[in-house]
Amino acid sequence: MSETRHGNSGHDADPLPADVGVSGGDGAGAAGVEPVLILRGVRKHYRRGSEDIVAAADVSLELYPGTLTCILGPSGGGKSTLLHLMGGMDRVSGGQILALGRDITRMKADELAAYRRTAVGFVFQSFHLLPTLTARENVELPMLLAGVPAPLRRQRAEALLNRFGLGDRALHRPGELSGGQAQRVAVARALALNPPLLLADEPTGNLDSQSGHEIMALLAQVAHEDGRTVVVVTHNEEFVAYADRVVRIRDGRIQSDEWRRPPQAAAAAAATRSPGVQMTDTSAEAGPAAPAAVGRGAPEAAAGRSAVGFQAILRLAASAVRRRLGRAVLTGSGIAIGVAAMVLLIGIGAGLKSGVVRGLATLGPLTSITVSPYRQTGGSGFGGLAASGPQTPITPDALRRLAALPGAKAAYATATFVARLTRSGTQVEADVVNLPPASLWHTEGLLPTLAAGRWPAAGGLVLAESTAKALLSGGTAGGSGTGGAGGATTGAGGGKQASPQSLIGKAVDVEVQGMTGNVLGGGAFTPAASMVPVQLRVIGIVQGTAFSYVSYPQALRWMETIGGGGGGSAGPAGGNHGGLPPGQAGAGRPVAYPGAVVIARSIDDVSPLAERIGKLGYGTTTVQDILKSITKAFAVIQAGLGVIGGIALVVAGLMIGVVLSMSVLERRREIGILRAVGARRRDIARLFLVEAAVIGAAGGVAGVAVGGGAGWLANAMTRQFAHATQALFVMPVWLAVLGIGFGVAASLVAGWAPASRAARLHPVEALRAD
Ligand SMILES: Nc1ncnc2c1ncn2[C@@H]1O[C@H](COP(=O)(O)OP(=O)(O)OP(=O)(O)O)[C@@H](O)[C@H]1O
Repeated sequence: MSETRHGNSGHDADPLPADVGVSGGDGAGAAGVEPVLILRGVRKHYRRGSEDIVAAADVSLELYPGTLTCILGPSGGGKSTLLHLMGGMDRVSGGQILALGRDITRMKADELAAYRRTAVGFVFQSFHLLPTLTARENVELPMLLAGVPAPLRRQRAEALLNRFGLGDRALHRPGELSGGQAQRVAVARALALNPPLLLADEPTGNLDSQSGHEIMALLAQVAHEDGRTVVVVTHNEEFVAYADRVVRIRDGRIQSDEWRRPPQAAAAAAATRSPGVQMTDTSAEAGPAAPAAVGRGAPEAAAGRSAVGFQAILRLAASAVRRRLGRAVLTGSGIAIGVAAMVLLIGIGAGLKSGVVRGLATLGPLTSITVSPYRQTGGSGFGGLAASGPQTPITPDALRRLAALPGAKAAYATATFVARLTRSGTQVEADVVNLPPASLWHTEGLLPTLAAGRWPAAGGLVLAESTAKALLSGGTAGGSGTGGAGGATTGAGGGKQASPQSLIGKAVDVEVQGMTGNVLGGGAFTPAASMVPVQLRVIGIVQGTAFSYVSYPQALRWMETIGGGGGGSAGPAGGNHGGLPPGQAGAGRPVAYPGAVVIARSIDDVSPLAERIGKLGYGTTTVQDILKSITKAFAVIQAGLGVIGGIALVVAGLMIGVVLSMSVLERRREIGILRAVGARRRDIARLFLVEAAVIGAAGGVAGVAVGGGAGWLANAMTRQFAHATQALFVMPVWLAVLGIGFGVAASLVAGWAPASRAARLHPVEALRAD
């Protein structure tokens, strides 16, 4: 008897214990065959408004292996309901269902999913194949969900298709198959995991008569040859001929139960086969091999903790994305736009910050205090930039007093000159600032770092790299030699762009047009009328700043020429450009410098010293102050920009949510199919979340690329048109990672609600969806 039992040791695929141990209730037990399925007093009620619909009323039935049982009855009689209850697709309202000895009415949702996956095969009236998968992929689906390795999946799917005469249709999609063929694929899928139970709900309902007969013959074969328990719901009396047993149902009750073939014969049929294991397919190995492999995953499944492989979910999600590529691209674009905006804005924030911080480094060491003739009128940090408030002139005397203040090490005048540089007929506007006096050059951090050339060279010119490039790039136009005042300049101006270094040692004419205080000191622009150009030799190139440098004595000469009048109007006539000794400007008027720098003895001296200088009526700015306020300002700017990008991302996320919600509605049937072949709720949720994550990741990558591209473009444009030396936009690795991470996170958050809605769908309802 044991060898006739379903689920004995020979049946590796069956995870459920087979010790049913129930004696026959309707006489069939006398045949010595134990029932695979026992229904005891099963009831099912539905509520429709206030109405109580009884779809199954006290149904008791035992179903045997090797038997094809037809359930017949009028529409609405409760046939499908009974089938769904047997297959664990729906819950009973009362009574008990024992399947292979286990009470499925008491199973938890996951156990029930495992039961459906491993013990039951479903065949539906409208085939319910996934239209975008090929026939073979459809057959592989339950195996994919059960974690059967790919080669075995394929081998078994092909064996089943061959068995049902569909070997040459394996790569066709359902739309390319006839109804009969599609239903045979559905039967093959139902048998993929070699289940002992095959439940078919009106499998011939959508078929013509001939195809209907073919399917019924096939189902009978599956019952008799494989020894499976096959239950077919139909209302077509024509097909009763294939049944071993006919159960008639009306109003949820069994009306009659008739054996058309003696149960013994069915039992004998079952006994001659090792149930569910032997496939009468052409491949002798395929049958036994596949169940064994399936069996490996099955014990886990029985325990209800079997996970649908993540790989399977990933594959399903990827195929879903591929199928609706247009929509996925659209949704991903939303994410991409949000991420791009965020990356661009944060990148610009970071670029500005690093540019300013780097620029600050060129302002001098932390011990330097920038002094302005204008007293600060409020605000902090950049207060010195405002050229307002009462003015205290920085005269040579005042400079000496500043240098003599307690805590001060030295003081020197500073100015920013707006100059026109000319070389080989090419003219370039440049901002030129002065170096400290040579006696202070050893003070750390005071001299800019040279990219090329070397210190020192009195009377020399250190060019900003961008200015050098501009001088060189104009060379093509300069060939005609308009105005080439410096006769010594020849060579490097040719058609091709030479490197900035090639300018070292070359002479450049510098014509000062006016001056202001230094960058931080601020101050009004004082124009200089008709200054005679000075020829200076280039001694070095600096990077990372837009300023070029001249020596202190040279700057002093210019300051005294322009500033001799005491600021305000244009300086004295151009004759004074040359070598007046410091402090003795033209017409005997005292010189006023536009700005100064006081170097403190130590960092600790900076604050008290700045205070003392302030008391003298000057404005002061320290690098320390600026660093602090800039860091604070940029934190705010960056956060603000990030928030704007974040809002874009939230909008994109909402878009994803809407699209996924629509997708859930659209794919209810697919969800139902997956549930029918054993996917758990959380597998469905995961499927949608993975799909969202895939779209989010792709959108994130695209967004990082687009944002990075836009940033690169912004850099190129500011370099081209604004001669910027600093990158406006930077994208550190963390920003790229953050962008992709946000893309994934936004879609996961947005996908959460639709995914859980999909997971909550009732399998039967889902399958009923159009
Ligand atoms: N989800 C549901 N909510 C409310 N009533 C339902 C639900 N499902 C089924 N019913 C009702 O239960 C009864 C039995 O339905 P069932 O589908 O099992 O009958 P059937 O015999 O399979 O009919 P048909 O041959 O038309 O498919 C019917 O009255 C039906 O309207």
